Amino acid sequence: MTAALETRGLAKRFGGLVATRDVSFTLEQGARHALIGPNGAGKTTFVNLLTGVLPASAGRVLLAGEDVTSLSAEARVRRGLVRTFQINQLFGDLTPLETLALAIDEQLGLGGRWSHAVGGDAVVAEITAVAERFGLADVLDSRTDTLPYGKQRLLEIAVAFACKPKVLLLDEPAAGVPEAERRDILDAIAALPVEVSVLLIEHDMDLVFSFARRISVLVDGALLVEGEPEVIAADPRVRAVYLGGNDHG
Ligand SMILES: Nc1ncnc2c1ncn2[C@@H]1O[C@H](COP(=O)(O)OP(=O)(O)OP(=O)(O)O)[C@@H](O)[C@H]1O
Repeated sequence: MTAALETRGLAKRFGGLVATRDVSFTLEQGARHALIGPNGAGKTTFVNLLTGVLPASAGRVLLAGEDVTSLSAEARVRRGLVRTFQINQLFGDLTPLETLALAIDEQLGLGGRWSHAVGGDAVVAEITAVAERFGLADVLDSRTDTLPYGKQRLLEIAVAFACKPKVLLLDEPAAGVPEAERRDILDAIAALPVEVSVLLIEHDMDLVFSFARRISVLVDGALLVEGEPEVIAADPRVRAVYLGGNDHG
């Protein structure tokens, strides 16, 4: 089966610094895959190369077998490669209803006419379904900046989901979320439909190990090892990296 997303020999240099080193990576269809690595390993850069935020210095990105390396970030979203953001980038003064309406209108090609379309049956039905999926139904009319942080993070995932992703990149979805609200994030991620292939970039190992069926470890811009969670947990090289005893160069 064609991979949902693939990179071949992907590289990124910032002047003399190599942030991504010859990364050949495969995200299978329906994947629940996590990308981990210590601070500065190059995770953010890799995601920016996948999404087209940064141009690659070398290598290729394939989405469902099609080369998207030269496509803009927007064109990749239209083809179903969607990410959530690490930093809260929602409009605080809009409600989740308005925010989701914007995303859905954009998806339906109604961009710019959202205030009319909020009343449209199809859009309302879609908003309701997405809001229920992500536990936002009871806060749809509250200003986003008044919501608990966990709900704001859920809204970020909901917005990405409303863009109808084939591949969803979750960039630290639980970062900054208080312990009491983390379960909701975990449950929402666990309940994503199987047709959506998911790559999770995350520091929180509890979340990684509860979610992922496959884990890739990025160190110094390169893939160090990849495998099933138990294999990764037991790998001495991974332990060395995380315990700071990095003796492999
Ligand atoms: N725009 C840039 N210009 C120059 N160097 C950069 C740029 N972006 C990232 N880097 C460097 O590339 C390396 C990888 O950074 P990156 O942010 O991708 O790592 P990361 O694994 O996401 O780290 P963290 O987990 O701390 O966010 C770092 O050495 C960083 O300083």
